[in-house]
Amino acid sequence: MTLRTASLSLSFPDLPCDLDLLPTSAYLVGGAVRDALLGRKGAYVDLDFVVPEKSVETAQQIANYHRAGFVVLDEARQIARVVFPQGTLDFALQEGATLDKDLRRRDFTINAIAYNFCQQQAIDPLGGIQDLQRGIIRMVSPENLKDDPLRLLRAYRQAAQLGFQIDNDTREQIRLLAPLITRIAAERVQSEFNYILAHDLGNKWLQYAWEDGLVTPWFPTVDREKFAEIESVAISAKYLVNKWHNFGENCPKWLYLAKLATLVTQKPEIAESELEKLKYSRSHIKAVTATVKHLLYLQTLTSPLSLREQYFFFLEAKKVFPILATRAMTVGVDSAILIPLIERYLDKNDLVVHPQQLLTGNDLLQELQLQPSPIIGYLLTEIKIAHIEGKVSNKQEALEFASELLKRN
Ligand SMILES: Nc1ccn([C@@H]2O[C@H](COP(=O)(O)OP(=O)(O)OP(=O)(O)O)[C@@H](O)[C@H]2O)c(=O)n1
Repeated sequence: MTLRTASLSLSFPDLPCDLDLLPTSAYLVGGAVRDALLGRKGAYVDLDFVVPEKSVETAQQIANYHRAGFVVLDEARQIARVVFPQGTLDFALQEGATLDKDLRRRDFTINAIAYNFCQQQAIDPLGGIQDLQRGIIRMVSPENLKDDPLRLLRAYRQAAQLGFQIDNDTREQIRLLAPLITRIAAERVQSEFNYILAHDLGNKWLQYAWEDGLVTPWFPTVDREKFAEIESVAISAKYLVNKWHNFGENCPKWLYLAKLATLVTQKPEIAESELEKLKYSRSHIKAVTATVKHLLYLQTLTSPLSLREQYFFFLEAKKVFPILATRAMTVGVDSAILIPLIERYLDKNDLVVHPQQLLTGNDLLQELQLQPSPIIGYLLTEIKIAHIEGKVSNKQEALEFASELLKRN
């Protein structure tokens, strides 16, 4: 067995515990080694160890010693987790007879480096360190990509996250194997798309993934123009946040949803089925489809909305407004229509967005001697709109307005 080894004292400043109880045969593997070599630090530490035997017992001992949480993640494969507030340590049985075999089963060379804390030594059988230095994502082998086709998409996600390039032969293999992506559980695919969409460099890599055949099975109407549009979504979001500083609350989340709303078919019912196929949560599906629907409405407008129309618009669109405004700005909804809506949305005292209730349904029943019926709801709505329009401003005026309305109908 030839292993290229390197004496490296990697620094792990954020370790959630001291590693005194770590068996000498334990190796840190995967993303933590890669990120330490790159000097990347995460807010949360997620360390994966492989051991030749007793993975569950090792995790249990470390958890007991530190009074940390302990959970068996996979009984059959003997994977167990130690949980600290600052991070987790996972222990897995080495796959294959040797560490070398384990590393050779992994996805990319940069993820196939192991590090031994006791010997302060890195084991790098596939030249992962060199690829890290060059910024290259290189498959371990085409067979490994076939073994778990999610790896096809992981390449683009990791390229975006690390600012790396995908090696040419690897990309060629990915193109050949792209149809296999449909065999992967939707939740796993969704998670990769989420990472890509959320990342600043994600759009470029999403486009490459699309060119290589990994996006169309999930988002069939995507074409080249979509990527220019996603780029503009990010620019619109930046503009909105710069111009109206309080617009930016929870910006990463709505920017990501605005990108997702750009990617789906621009027909609300079909968009819903696309997102369901990828097992998105109900709240994400609702936000995206509502955005698509309200955007279609804004695009049909030729003049600014009346106060009444704005009331009904915000009644439905308030929850998704930042996502919608970003999309609307991107597709060029007339600013005479859009800007007043944005300004209203940002005004916490605006009556159109936050209508007040001058009286309750019970007030109407008692004061106007009415029976419960849908008319009560109608009157309450009309009173709110009259308040917005400045026609009424207190309970007495509201009652008079309601009884006038009843007489007229
Ligand atoms: N489909 C996969 C998933 C993971 N791995 C291997 O398992 C390690 C840990 O996987 P994971 O925690 O999912 O990803 P990381 O590489 O750690 O990266 P990140 O934390 O950014 O997701 C990877 O580095 C890689 O060696 C793999 O070979 N194939």
